[in-house]
Amino acid sequence: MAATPRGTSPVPPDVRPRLTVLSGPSGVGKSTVVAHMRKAHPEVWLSVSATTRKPRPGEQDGVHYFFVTDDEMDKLIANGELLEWAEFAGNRYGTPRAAVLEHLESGLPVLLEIDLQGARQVRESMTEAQLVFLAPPSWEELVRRLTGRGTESPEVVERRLEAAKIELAAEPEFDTTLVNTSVEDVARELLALMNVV
Ligand SMILES: Nc1nc2c(ncn2[C@@H]2O[C@H](COP(=O)(O)OP(=O)(O)O)[C@@H](O)[C@H]2O)c(=O)[nH]1
Ligand SMILES: Nc1ncnc2c1ncn2[C@@H]1O[C@H](COP(=O)(O)OP(=O)(O)O)[C@@H](O)[C@H]1O
Repeated sequence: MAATPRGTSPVPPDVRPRLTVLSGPSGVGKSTVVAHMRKAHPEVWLSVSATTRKPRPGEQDGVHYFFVTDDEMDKLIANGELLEWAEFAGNRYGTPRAAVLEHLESGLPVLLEIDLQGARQVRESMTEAQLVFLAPPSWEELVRRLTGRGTESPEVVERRLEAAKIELAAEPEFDTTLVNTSVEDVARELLALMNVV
């Protein structure tokens, strides 16, 4: 099955917003799709979030995330430096505000890969943003991908699957849904939604 846009954006194609939010349950393939898309289109700017989560093997500070302590996250929040932030499965994550605004100002397409709570906050504060939901082909496939990635303990996988149920139920809140059957198809669809191709 190809990536299937299931919603209709309320914004006409010629004035599509340049700020795009990509959300979806842990393990659905967000990072994979975004990496694939940016290989062909490095001009798409991906916000690097701050997180209190510990780095996975291979994750680099300042590239995949800014890995911060709880105290540092407290300060970022208190100083209003985050466009949005949320607690997800026991860790906090937030989008540094200044870099997003600078890149939007420079005219580049900007992408945020954030959770449902963050997407809701962006919808309130940046009304021009388009919200895209990445859905799994099935629940069984989501479980397979999340466990197959092998980066989380069984307890953490369980916690993320609990969050996934809530996230999947919120799909109708999004402007568009893409089903991640094929990484190539979804990457192409996302680029088109962002007016990049
Ligand atoms: N609200 C919010 N969520 C974020 C941010 N950065 C990442 N996330 C989300 O936090 C969740 C967990 O991310 P992560 O620990 O990297 O796990 P993964 O998405 O399964 O690879 C995912 O839904 C991410 O999209 C952020 O800055 N703000
Ligand atoms: N379309 C797809 N078909 C099969 N496996 C996929 C697909 N997209 C991603 N995956 C795999 O699923 C796992 C989770 O993907 P990842 O990008 O880490 O998800 P997320 O960033 O949403 O948590 C990875 O092992 C990845 O290789």
